[in-house]
Amino acid sequence: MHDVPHEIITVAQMYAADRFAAEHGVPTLNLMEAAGRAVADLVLRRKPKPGPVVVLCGPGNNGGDGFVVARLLKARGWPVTVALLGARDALKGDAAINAGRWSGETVPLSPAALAGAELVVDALYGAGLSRLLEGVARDTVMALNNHTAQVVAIDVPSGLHGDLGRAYDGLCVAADATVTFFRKKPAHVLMPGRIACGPVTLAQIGIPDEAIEAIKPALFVNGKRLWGRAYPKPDPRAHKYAHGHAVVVSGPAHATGAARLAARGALRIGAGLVSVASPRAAVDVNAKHLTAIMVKPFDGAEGLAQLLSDKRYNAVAIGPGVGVGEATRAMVYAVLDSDRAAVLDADALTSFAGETEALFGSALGKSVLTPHEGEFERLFPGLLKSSSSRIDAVRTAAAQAGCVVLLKGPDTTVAAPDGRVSINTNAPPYLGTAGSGDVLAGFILGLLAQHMEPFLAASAAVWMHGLAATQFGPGLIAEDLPEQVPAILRRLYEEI
Ligand SMILES: NC(=O)C1=CN([C@@H]2O[C@H](COP(=O)(O)OP(=O)(O)OC[C@H]3O[C@@H](n4cnc5c(N)ncnc54)[C@H](O)[C@@H]3O)[C@@H](O)[C@H]2O)[C@H](O)CC1
Ligand SMILES: [K+]
Repeated sequence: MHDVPHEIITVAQMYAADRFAAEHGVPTLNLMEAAGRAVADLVLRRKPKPGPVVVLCGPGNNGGDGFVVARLLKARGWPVTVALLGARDALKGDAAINAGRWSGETVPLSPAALAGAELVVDALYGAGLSRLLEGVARDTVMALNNHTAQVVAIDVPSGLHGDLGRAYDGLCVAADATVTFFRKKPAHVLMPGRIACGPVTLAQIGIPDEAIEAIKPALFVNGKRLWGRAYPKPDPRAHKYAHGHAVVVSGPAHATGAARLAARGALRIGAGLVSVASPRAAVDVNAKHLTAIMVKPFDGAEGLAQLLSDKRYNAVAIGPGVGVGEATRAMVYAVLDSDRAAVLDADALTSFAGETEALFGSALGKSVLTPHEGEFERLFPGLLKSSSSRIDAVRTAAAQAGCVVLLKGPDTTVAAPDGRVSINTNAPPYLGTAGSGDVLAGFILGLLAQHMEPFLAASAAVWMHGLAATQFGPGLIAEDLPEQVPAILRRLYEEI
Protein backbone atom coordinates (compact mmCIF):
# COMPACT_ATOMS: atom_id res chain seq x y z
CA MET A 1 0.00 0.00 0.00
CA HIS A 2 1.33 3.47 -0.79
CA ASP A 3 2.41 5.27 2.30
CA VAL A 4 1.24 8.86 2.06
CA PRO A 5 -0.40 9.43 5.44
CA HIS A 6 -4.15 9.77 5.18
CA GLU A 7 -4.95 11.50 8.46
CA ILE A 8 -6.06 15.12 8.21
CA ILE A 9 -5.35 17.37 11.17
CA THR A 10 -7.01 20.61 12.16
CA VAL A 11 -5.05 23.77 12.79
CA ALA A 12 -5.29 23.24 16.56
CA GLN A 13 -4.00 19.69 16.11
CA MET A 14 -1.12 21.03 14.00
CA TYR A 15 -0.04 23.23 16.90
CA ALA A 16 -0.43 20.22 19.21
CA ALA A 17 1.87 18.24 16.90
CA ASP A 18 4.39 21.09 17.08
CA ARG A 19 4.27 20.99 20.87
CA PHE A 20 4.59 17.22 20.85
CA ALA A 21 7.74 17.53 18.75
CA ALA A 22 9.20 20.17 21.06
CA GLU A 23 8.41 18.05 24.14
CA HIS A 24 10.18 15.13 22.49
CA GLY A 25 13.33 17.10 21.93
CA VAL A 26 12.87 18.32 18.36
CA PRO A 27 13.79 22.02 18.21
CA THR A 28 11.17 24.09 16.39
CA LEU A 29 13.99 25.81 14.51
CA ASN A 30 14.83 22.43 12.94
CA LEU A 31 11.19 22.04 11.91
CA MET A 32 11.29 25.42 10.21
CA GLU A 33 14.54 24.60 8.42
CA ALA A 34 13.10 21.31 7.16
CA ALA A 35 9.88 23.04 6.13
CA GLY A 36 11.80 25.64 4.13
CA ARG A 37 13.97 22.96 2.57
CA ALA A 38 10.92 21.00 1.43
CA VAL A 39 9.52 24.10 -0.22
CA ALA A 40 12.83 24.96 -1.89
CA ASP A 41 13.01 21.38 -3.19
CA LEU A 42 9.58 21.70 -4.75
CA VAL A 43 10.53 25.04 -6.32
CA LEU A 44 13.59 23.39 -7.86
CA ARG A 45 11.49 20.52 -9.17
CA ARG A 46 8.94 22.85 -10.69
CA LYS A 47 11.49 25.25 -12.12
CA PRO A 48 14.88 23.60 -12.58
CA LYS A 49 16.36 26.64 -14.35
CA PRO A 50 17.14 29.62 -12.10
CA GLY A 51 15.00 32.70 -12.64
CA PRO A 52 13.79 35.69 -10.64
CA VAL A 53 11.96 34.54 -7.50
CA VAL A 54 10.02 36.73 -5.11
CA VAL A 55 9.32 35.37 -1.64
CA LEU A 56 6.39 37.10 0.09
CA CYS A 57 7.05 36.86 3.83
CA GLY A 58 4.39 37.50 6.48
CA PRO A 59 4.84 38.41 10.15
CA GLY A 60 4.63 34.89 11.64
CA ASN A 61 6.27 31.52 11.26
CA ASN A 62 4.91 31.09 7.76
CA GLY A 63 7.07 34.07 6.89
CA GLY A 64 9.91 32.39 8.78
CA ASP A 65 9.65 29.41 6.45
CA GLY A 66 9.81 31.90 3.58
CA PHE A 67 13.15 33.27 4.80
CA VAL A 68 14.54 29.72 4.82
CA VAL A 69 13.39 29.18 1.22
CA ALA A 70 14.93 32.50 0.17
CA ARG A 71 18.28 31.58 1.74
CA LEU A 72 18.37 28.10 0.19
CA LEU A 73 17.49 29.31 -3.30
CA LYS A 74 19.98 32.17 -3.10
CA ALA A 75 22.68 29.72 -2.05
CA ARG A 76 22.02 27.91 -5.32
CA GLY A 77 22.58 31.09 -7.24
CA TRP A 78 18.98 32.11 -7.79
CA PRO A 79 18.08 35.80 -7.95
CA VAL A 80 15.79 36.10 -4.91
CA THR A 81 13.84 39.08 -3.60
CA VAL A 82 12.18 38.96 -0.19
CA ALA A 83 9.11 41.18 0.13
CA LEU A 84 8.26 41.50 3.81
CA LEU A 85 4.97 42.50 5.40
CA GLY A 86 5.81 44.69 8.39
CA ALA A 87 9.13 45.49 9.96
CA ARG A 88 12.03 43.07 10.05
CA ASP A 89 12.67 43.73 13.72
CA ALA A 90 9.04 42.97 14.56
CA LEU A 91 9.61 39.29 13.71
CA LYS A 92 9.76 36.91 16.66
CA GLY A 93 11.27 33.58 17.61
CA ASP A 94 12.34 31.22 14.84
CA ALA A 95 11.09 33.64 12.17
CA ALA A 96 13.36 36.35 13.57
CA ILE A 97 16.30 33.91 13.64
CA ASN A 98 15.79 33.00 10.00
CA ALA A 99 15.33 36.63 8.99
CA GLY A 100 18.71 37.13 10.65
CA ARG A 101 20.20 34.36 8.52
CA TRP A 102 18.96 36.05 5.35
CA SER A 103 21.91 37.96 3.98
CA GLY A 104 20.00 39.84 1.32
CA GLU A 105 17.78 42.89 1.34
CA THR A 106 14.10 42.91 2.05
CA VAL A 107 11.69 45.20 0.23
CA PRO A 108 8.34 46.25 1.67
CA LEU A 109 5.49 44.02 0.56
CA SER A 110 3.53 45.65 -2.26
CA PRO A 111 2.14 44.74 -5.68
CA ALA A 112 5.20 46.44 -7.20
CA ALA A 113 7.46 43.87 -5.52
CA LEU A 114 6.09 41.25 -7.93
CA ALA A 115 7.62 42.94 -10.97
CA GLY A 116 9.70 40.55 -13.06
CA ALA A 117 9.01 37.49 -10.91
CA GLU A 118 8.91 34.14 -12.70
CA LEU A 119 8.04 32.30 -9.52
CA VAL A 120 6.52 33.59 -6.30
CA VAL A 121 6.71 31.82 -2.96
CA ASP A 122 3.69 32.67 -0.83
CA ALA A 123 4.82 32.77 2.80
CA LEU A 124 2.44 35.49 3.99
CA TYR A 125 0.12 33.51 6.23
CA GLY A 126 -0.08 29.83 7.00
CA ALA A 127 -2.74 27.67 8.47
CA GLY A 128 -2.60 29.83 11.62
CA LEU A 129 -5.76 31.66 12.62
CA SER A 130 -6.71 33.33 9.38
CA ARG A 131 -8.86 36.36 8.85
CA LEU A 132 -9.67 38.63 5.96
CA LEU A 133 -6.67 39.75 3.98
CA GLU A 134 -6.42 43.50 4.43
CA GLY A 135 -4.37 46.47 3.32
CA VAL A 136 -1.20 45.86 1.40
CA ALA A 137 -1.44 42.06 1.86
CA ARG A 138 -4.80 42.16 0.15
CA ASP A 139 -3.58 44.38 -2.69
CA THR A 140 -0.54 42.18 -3.23
CA VAL A 141 -2.55 38.96 -3.29
CA MET A 142 -4.95 40.48 -5.81
CA ALA A 143 -2.02 41.53 -7.98
CA LEU A 144 -0.43 38.11 -7.56
CA ASN A 145 -3.60 36.37 -8.75
CA ASN A 146 -3.41 38.40 -11.97
CA HIS A 147 0.31 37.81 -12.40
CA THR A 148 1.86 35.33 -14.81
CA ALA A 149 4.42 33.97 -12.30
CA GLN A 150 3.81 30.49 -10.95
CA VAL A 151 3.01 30.47 -7.27
CA VAL A 152 4.16 27.98 -4.66
CA ALA A 153 2.31 28.38 -1.35
CA ILE A 154 3.78 27.42 1.99
CA ASP A 155 1.40 25.39 4.16
CA VAL A 156 -1.76 26.95 2.71
CA PRO A 157 -2.37 29.68 0.14
CA SER A 158 -2.51 32.87 2.20
CA GLY A 159 -6.02 33.94 3.12
CA LEU A 160 -7.36 30.40 3.03
CA HIS A 161 -8.50 29.21 6.44
CA GLY A 162 -6.84 25.93 7.31
CA ASP A 163 -9.92 24.38 8.91
CA LEU A 164 -12.72 25.87 6.84
CA GLY A 165 -11.37 25.26 3.38
CA ARG A 166 -12.34 28.72 2.21
CA ALA A 167 -11.26 32.34 2.60
CA TYR A 168 -13.52 34.49 4.74
CA ASP A 169 -14.44 36.78 1.88
CA GLY A 170 -13.36 34.54 -0.97
CA LEU A 171 -9.95 36.17 -1.46
CA CYS A 172 -6.89 34.00 -1.08
CA VAL A 173 -3.79 33.24 -3.09
CA ALA A 174 -4.47 31.03 -6.10
CA ALA A 175 -1.46 28.74 -5.92
CA ASP A 176 -0.06 26.43 -8.60
CA ALA A 177 1.26 24.13 -5.89
CA THR A 178 1.28 23.97 -2.11
CA VAL A 179 3.68 22.32 0.30
CA THR A 180 2.30 21.41 3.70
CA PHE A 181 3.88 19.70 6.64
CA PHE A 182 3.33 16.52 8.65
CA ARG A 183 -0.32 15.99 7.68
CA LYS A 184 -2.81 17.69 5.37
CA LYS A 185 -5.24 20.20 6.82
CA PRO A 186 -8.96 20.40 5.92
CA ALA A 187 -8.25 23.32 3.55
CA HIS A 188 -6.22 21.04 1.28
CA VAL A 189 -9.13 18.72 0.58
CA LEU A 190 -12.31 20.77 1.02
CA MET A 191 -13.64 22.86 -1.84
CA PRO A 192 -12.92 25.56 -2.84
CA GLY A 193 -9.65 25.40 -0.88
CA ARG A 194 -8.48 22.36 -2.79
CA ILE A 195 -8.55 24.34 -6.04
CA ALA A 196 -6.69 27.28 -4.48
CA CYS A 197 -3.91 24.92 -3.32
CA GLY A 198 -3.19 23.20 -6.60
CA PRO A 199 -1.42 19.88 -6.13
CA VAL A 200 -0.43 19.48 -2.48
CA THR A 201 2.94 18.05 -1.50
CA LEU A 202 3.11 16.60 1.99
CA ALA A 203 6.55 16.98 3.56
CA GLN A 204 7.78 15.25 6.71
CA ILE A 205 9.84 17.77 8.66
CA GLY A 206 10.82 15.83 11.75
CA ILE A 207 7.63 15.79 13.78
CA PRO A 208 7.57 12.26 15.22
CA ASP A 209 4.80 10.06 13.83
CA GLU A 210 3.84 9.22 17.40
CA ALA A 211 2.28 12.68 17.55
CA ILE A 212 -0.57 11.22 15.51
CA GLU A 213 -1.25 8.60 18.15
CA ALA A 214 -1.48 11.36 20.73
CA ILE A 215 -3.72 13.54 18.55
CA LYS A 216 -5.99 10.71 17.32
CA PRO A 217 -7.42 12.51 14.31
CA ALA A 218 -10.89 11.42 13.22
CA LEU A 219 -10.63 12.99 9.78
CA PHE A 220 -9.17 11.18 6.79
CA VAL A 221 -8.41 11.59 3.12
CA ASN A 222 -10.59 8.95 1.49
CA GLY A 223 -8.42 6.21 0.01
CA LYS A 224 -6.97 2.74 0.38
CA ARG A 225 -5.18 3.68 3.58
CA LEU A 226 -8.55 4.23 5.20
CA TRP A 227 -10.46 1.14 4.09
CA GLY A 228 -8.02 -1.16 2.23
CA ARG A 229 -7.71 -3.64 5.06
CA ALA A 230 -11.46 -3.98 5.37
CA TYR A 231 -12.08 -4.27 1.64
CA PRO A 232 -13.59 -7.64 0.62
CA LYS A 233 -11.01 -9.73 -1.19
CA PRO A 234 -11.62 -12.77 -3.32
CA ASP A 235 -11.55 -15.98 -1.32
CA PRO A 236 -11.23 -19.11 -3.48
CA ARG A 237 -13.18 -21.12 -0.90
CA ALA A 238 -16.12 -18.76 -0.81
CA HIS A 239 -19.53 -19.52 -2.31
CA LYS A 240 -21.39 -16.73 -4.10
CA TYR A 241 -23.72 -16.47 -1.10
CA ALA A 242 -20.74 -15.53 1.03
CA HIS A 243 -20.62 -12.29 -0.97
CA GLY A 244 -24.14 -11.39 -0.02
CA HIS A 245 -27.40 -10.91 -1.85
CA ALA A 246 -28.15 -7.27 -2.53
CA VAL A 247 -31.61 -5.93 -3.28
CA VAL A 248 -32.46 -2.70 -5.08
CA VAL A 249 -36.03 -1.47 -4.88
CA SER A 250 -37.30 -0.39 -8.28
CA GLY A 251 -39.62 2.49 -9.05
CA PRO A 252 -42.85 2.17 -11.03
CA ALA A 253 -42.89 1.04 -14.69
CA HIS A 254 -41.93 4.50 -16.04
CA ALA A 255 -39.00 4.92 -13.60
CA THR A 256 -37.00 1.70 -13.43
CA GLY A 257 -33.65 2.67 -14.96
CA ALA A 258 -32.22 4.12 -11.76
CA ALA A 259 -32.70 0.87 -9.87
CA ARG A 260 -31.05 -1.11 -12.66
CA LEU A 261 -28.05 1.24 -12.66
CA ALA A 262 -27.68 0.72 -8.92
CA ALA A 263 -28.10 -3.04 -9.30
CA ARG A 264 -25.42 -3.21 -11.97
CA GLY A 265 -23.09 -1.21 -9.71
CA ALA A 266 -23.69 -3.60 -6.83
CA LEU A 267 -23.04 -6.65 -8.99
CA ARG A 268 -19.86 -5.26 -10.57
CA ILE A 269 -18.42 -4.30 -7.20
CA GLY A 270 -18.75 -7.87 -6.08
CA ALA A 271 -22.09 -8.61 -4.43
CA GLY A 272 -22.60 -12.38 -4.90
CA LEU A 273 -26.16 -11.99 -6.10
CA VAL A 274 -28.28 -8.96 -6.92
CA SER A 275 -32.03 -8.71 -7.23
CA VAL A 276 -34.24 -5.87 -8.33
CA ALA A 277 -37.35 -5.84 -6.16
CA SER A 278 -39.91 -4.68 -8.67
CA PRO A 279 -43.49 -3.49 -8.34
CA ARG A 280 -45.55 -6.07 -10.29
CA ALA A 281 -46.52 -3.51 -12.92
CA ALA A 282 -42.82 -2.89 -13.63
CA VAL A 283 -41.71 -6.52 -13.74
CA ASP A 284 -41.94 -6.71 -17.53
CA VAL A 285 -39.76 -3.72 -18.22
CA ASN A 286 -37.23 -4.73 -15.56
CA ALA A 287 -37.10 -8.32 -16.80
CA LYS A 288 -36.52 -7.18 -20.39
CA HIS A 289 -33.37 -5.36 -19.32
CA LEU A 290 -31.82 -7.71 -16.83
CA THR A 291 -29.84 -10.92 -17.18
CA ALA A 292 -27.50 -11.79 -14.32
CA ILE A 293 -29.59 -9.61 -12.03
CA MET A 294 -32.82 -11.22 -10.85
CA VAL A 295 -36.27 -9.65 -10.68
CA LYS A 296 -38.39 -10.21 -7.56
CA PRO A 297 -41.99 -8.98 -7.80
CA PHE A 298 -43.64 -7.28 -4.84
CA ASP A 299 -46.39 -4.80 -4.18
CA GLY A 300 -46.38 -2.02 -1.60
CA ALA A 301 -44.64 -1.79 1.74
CA GLU A 302 -46.19 -4.99 3.01
CA GLY A 303 -45.07 -6.87 -0.05
CA LEU A 304 -41.57 -5.52 0.38
CA ALA A 305 -41.54 -6.54 4.05
CA GLN A 306 -42.62 -10.01 3.04
CA LEU A 307 -39.92 -10.23 0.38
CA LEU A 308 -37.28 -9.13 2.87
CA SER A 309 -38.34 -11.79 5.36
CA ASP A 310 -36.12 -14.08 3.28
CA LYS A 311 -32.92 -13.86 5.31
CA ARG A 312 -30.67 -14.43 2.31
CA TYR A 313 -31.15 -10.82 1.24
CA ASN A 314 -28.63 -9.03 3.41
CA ALA A 315 -28.46 -5.47 2.04
CA VAL A 316 -31.07 -3.19 0.48
CA ALA A 317 -30.97 0.08 -1.45
CA ILE A 318 -34.05 2.22 -1.82
CA GLY A 319 -34.61 5.65 -3.29
CA PRO A 320 -33.61 6.00 -6.93
CA GLY A 321 -36.77 6.35 -8.99
CA VAL A 322 -39.19 5.27 -6.24
CA GLY A 323 -41.10 8.56 -6.04
CA VAL A 324 -41.70 10.98 -3.19
CA GLY A 325 -44.42 10.49 -0.60
CA GLU A 326 -46.20 8.28 1.89
CA ALA A 327 -45.83 5.08 -0.10
CA THR A 328 -42.05 5.52 -0.18
CA ARG A 329 -41.91 6.35 3.52
CA ALA A 330 -43.76 3.11 4.25
CA MET A 331 -41.34 1.14 2.09
CA VAL A 332 -38.36 2.75 3.83
CA TYR A 333 -39.79 1.68 7.19
CA ALA A 334 -40.25 -1.84 5.80
CA VAL A 335 -36.55 -1.84 4.88
CA LEU A 336 -35.47 -0.47 8.26
CA ASP A 337 -37.72 -2.92 10.14
CA SER A 338 -36.06 -5.75 8.23
CA ASP A 339 -32.85 -4.80 10.06
CA ARG A 340 -30.71 -5.11 6.93
CA ALA A 341 -27.76 -2.96 5.96
CA ALA A 342 -29.40 -0.28 3.83
CA VAL A 343 -28.69 2.60 1.49
CA LEU A 344 -31.28 5.37 1.56
CA ASP A 345 -30.89 7.63 -1.43
CA ALA A 346 -32.75 10.18 -3.55
CA ASP A 347 -36.58 9.93 -3.15
CA ALA A 348 -36.19 7.82 -0.01
CA LEU A 349 -34.56 10.90 1.55
CA THR A 350 -36.77 13.60 0.02
CA SER A 351 -39.85 11.70 1.21
CA PHE A 352 -38.83 12.55 4.79
CA ALA A 353 -38.47 16.32 4.30
CA GLY A 354 -40.07 17.88 7.38
CA GLU A 355 -40.64 14.44 8.90
CA THR A 356 -37.19 13.45 9.96
CA GLU A 357 -38.01 12.92 13.61
CA ALA A 358 -39.66 9.57 13.02
CA LEU A 359 -36.94 8.53 10.58
CA PHE A 360 -34.07 9.43 12.89
CA GLY A 361 -35.90 7.70 15.74
CA SER A 362 -36.02 4.39 13.87
CA ALA A 363 -33.40 1.70 13.49
CA LEU A 364 -31.07 3.51 11.09
CA GLY A 365 -27.89 2.12 12.61
CA LYS A 366 -26.93 -0.12 9.69
CA SER A 367 -27.86 2.47 7.08
CA VAL A 368 -26.06 4.92 4.86
CA LEU A 369 -27.87 8.12 3.83
CA THR A 370 -26.54 9.52 0.57
CA PRO A 371 -27.91 13.04 0.04
CA HIS A 372 -26.68 15.63 -2.41
CA GLU A 373 -26.75 19.18 -1.07
CA GLY A 374 -30.45 19.73 -1.87
CA GLU A 375 -31.49 16.51 -0.16
CA PHE A 376 -29.16 17.25 2.76
CA GLU A 377 -30.90 20.60 3.22
CA ARG A 378 -34.30 18.86 3.24
CA LEU A 379 -33.18 16.42 5.94
CA PHE A 380 -31.10 18.83 8.01
CA PRO A 381 -32.53 22.29 7.33
CA GLY A 382 -30.02 25.09 7.88
CA LEU A 383 -27.23 22.79 9.08
CA LEU A 384 -24.87 23.39 6.17
CA LYS A 385 -25.18 27.15 6.60
CA SER A 386 -24.83 27.18 10.37
CA SER A 387 -21.83 24.84 10.42
CA SER A 388 -18.33 26.21 10.10
CA SER A 389 -17.47 23.65 7.43
CA ARG A 390 -18.88 20.75 5.49
CA ILE A 391 -16.98 18.46 7.84
CA ASP A 392 -18.82 19.78 10.89
CA ALA A 393 -22.15 19.73 9.06
CA VAL A 394 -21.93 16.11 7.98
CA ARG A 395 -20.50 14.99 11.32
CA THR A 396 -23.43 16.64 13.13
CA ALA A 397 -25.86 15.09 10.65
CA ALA A 398 -24.47 11.60 11.27
CA ALA A 399 -24.75 12.08 15.03
CA GLN A 400 -28.34 13.32 14.66
CA ALA A 401 -29.41 10.53 12.33
CA GLY A 402 -27.47 7.88 14.23
CA CYS A 403 -26.04 6.45 11.02
CA VAL A 404 -23.51 7.09 8.29
CA VAL A 405 -24.25 10.19 6.21
CA LEU A 406 -22.58 10.83 2.86
CA LEU A 407 -22.84 14.32 1.39
CA LYS A 408 -22.16 14.27 -2.33
CA GLY A 409 -20.13 16.90 -4.14
CA PRO A 410 -16.70 17.48 -5.60
CA ASP A 411 -15.42 16.86 -2.04
CA THR A 412 -17.84 14.09 -1.06
CA THR A 413 -17.79 13.84 2.72
CA VAL A 414 -18.73 10.70 4.65
CA ALA A 415 -19.34 10.84 8.40
CA ALA A 416 -20.05 8.13 10.94
CA PRO A 417 -22.00 8.72 14.15
CA ASP A 418 -18.81 7.97 16.11
CA GLY A 419 -17.20 11.10 14.62
CA ARG A 420 -15.03 9.61 11.86
CA VAL A 421 -15.09 11.62 8.63
CA SER A 422 -13.56 10.95 5.22
CA ILE A 423 -13.18 13.47 2.42
CA ASN A 424 -12.86 12.31 -1.15
CA THR A 425 -10.59 14.07 -3.61
CA ASN A 426 -10.54 11.87 -6.72
CA ALA A 427 -13.83 12.82 -8.38
CA PRO A 428 -13.59 14.46 -11.82
CA PRO A 429 -16.18 17.07 -12.86
CA TYR A 430 -17.77 14.83 -15.48
CA LEU A 431 -19.09 12.63 -12.69
CA GLY A 432 -21.98 15.10 -12.57
CA THR A 433 -24.06 13.13 -15.07
CA ALA A 434 -27.56 11.65 -14.89
CA GLY A 435 -27.67 8.41 -12.96
CA SER A 436 -24.18 8.65 -11.51
CA GLY A 437 -25.63 8.87 -7.99
CA ASP A 438 -27.66 5.73 -8.61
CA VAL A 439 -24.49 3.84 -9.44
CA LEU A 440 -22.86 5.18 -6.28
CA ALA A 441 -25.78 3.88 -4.23
CA GLY A 442 -25.24 0.52 -5.94
CA PHE A 443 -21.52 0.50 -5.16
CA ILE A 444 -22.22 1.16 -1.48
CA LEU A 445 -24.92 -1.51 -1.52
CA GLY A 446 -22.57 -4.04 -3.08
CA LEU A 447 -19.94 -3.45 -0.41
CA LEU A 448 -22.50 -3.57 2.39
CA ALA A 449 -23.70 -6.90 1.00
CA GLN A 450 -20.10 -8.10 1.29
CA HIS A 451 -20.20 -7.27 5.00
CA MET A 452 -18.13 -4.09 5.00
CA GLU A 453 -19.06 -1.74 7.83
CA PRO A 454 -21.15 1.23 6.63
CA PHE A 455 -18.56 4.03 7.07
CA LEU A 456 -15.82 2.14 5.26
CA ALA A 457 -18.22 0.77 2.64
CA ALA A 458 -19.51 4.24 1.84
CA SER A 459 -16.00 5.71 1.74
CA ALA A 460 -14.62 2.93 -0.46
CA ALA A 461 -17.59 3.19 -2.83
CA VAL A 462 -17.10 6.93 -3.25
CA TRP A 463 -13.43 6.42 -4.05
CA MET A 464 -14.17 3.63 -6.56
CA HIS A 465 -16.82 5.85 -8.15
CA GLY A 466 -14.36 8.75 -8.54
CA LEU A 467 -11.67 6.52 -9.94
CA ALA A 468 -14.09 4.81 -12.34
CA ALA A 469 -15.04 8.21 -13.73
CA THR A 470 -11.44 9.38 -13.95
CA GLN A 471 -10.42 6.19 -15.67
CA PHE A 472 -13.21 6.42 -18.25
CA GLY A 473 -12.62 10.13 -18.84
CA PRO A 474 -14.69 12.74 -20.65
CA GLY A 475 -17.93 11.67 -22.28
CA LEU A 476 -18.78 9.52 -19.29
CA ILE A 477 -22.37 8.39 -18.79
CA ALA A 478 -23.59 6.53 -15.73
CA GLU A 479 -23.71 3.18 -17.56
CA ASP A 480 -19.93 3.37 -18.03
CA LEU A 481 -19.16 3.49 -14.32
CA PRO A 482 -19.84 -0.13 -13.34
CA GLU A 483 -17.88 -1.32 -16.40
CA GLN A 484 -14.72 0.35 -15.09
CA VAL A 485 -14.79 -1.62 -11.87
CA PRO A 486 -13.06 -4.82 -13.04
CA ALA A 487 -9.89 -2.96 -14.06
CA ILE A 488 -9.89 -1.03 -10.80
CA LEU A 489 -10.33 -4.19 -8.75
CA ARG A 490 -7.53 -5.95 -10.59
CA ARG A 491 -5.09 -3.27 -9.37
CA LEU A 492 -6.73 -2.79 -6.00
CA TYR A 493 -6.40 -6.44 -4.98
CA GLU A 494 -2.66 -6.21 -5.61
CA GLU A 495 -2.31 -3.09 -3.50
CA ILE A 496 -4.34 -3.87 -0.41
N1 LIG B 1 4.24 21.84 12.33
C1 LIG B 1 4.20 22.64 11.34
O1 LIG B 1 3.37 22.46 10.48
C2 LIG B 1 5.14 23.77 11.28
C3 LIG B 1 4.73 24.95 10.68
N2 LIG B 1 5.52 26.02 10.52
C4 LIG B 1 5.00 27.17 9.83
O2 LIG B 1 4.36 27.98 10.78
C5 LIG B 1 3.13 28.44 10.25
C6 LIG B 1 2.20 28.90 11.32
O3 LIG B 1 2.82 30.00 11.92
P1 LIG B 1 2.08 31.07 12.83
O4 LIG B 1 3.08 32.05 13.26
O5 LIG B 1 1.34 30.35 13.88
O6 LIG B 1 0.98 31.68 11.88
P2 LIG B 1 1.04 32.56 10.56
O7 LIG B 1 2.41 32.76 10.09
O8 LIG B 1 0.09 31.97 9.60
O9 LIG B 1 0.38 33.93 11.02
C7 LIG B 1 1.05 34.85 11.79
C8 LIG B 1 0.14 35.87 12.44
O10 LIG B 1 -0.69 36.50 11.52
C9 LIG B 1 -2.03 36.48 11.95
N3 LIG B 1 -2.88 36.30 10.74
C10 LIG B 1 -3.21 35.15 10.18
N4 LIG B 1 -3.96 35.35 9.09
C11 LIG B 1 -4.08 36.68 8.95
C12 LIG B 1 -4.71 37.51 8.01
N5 LIG B 1 -5.40 36.99 6.98
N6 LIG B 1 -4.63 38.84 8.16
C13 LIG B 1 -3.94 39.37 9.18
N7 LIG B 1 -3.31 38.63 10.11
C14 LIG B 1 -3.38 37.30 10.01
C15 LIG B 1 -2.13 35.32 12.88
O11 LIG B 1 -3.14 35.55 13.83
C16 LIG B 1 -0.77 35.26 13.47
O12 LIG B 1 -0.72 36.05 14.61
C17 LIG B 1 2.67 27.30 9.42
O13 LIG B 1 1.70 27.70 8.51
C18 LIG B 1 3.97 26.83 8.78
O14 LIG B 1 4.22 27.57 7.62
C19 LIG B 1 6.89 25.98 11.09
O15 LIG B 1 7.78 26.73 10.40
C20 LIG B 1 7.43 24.55 11.12
C21 LIG B 1 6.51 23.66 11.86
K1 LIG C 1 1.11 30.80 2.78
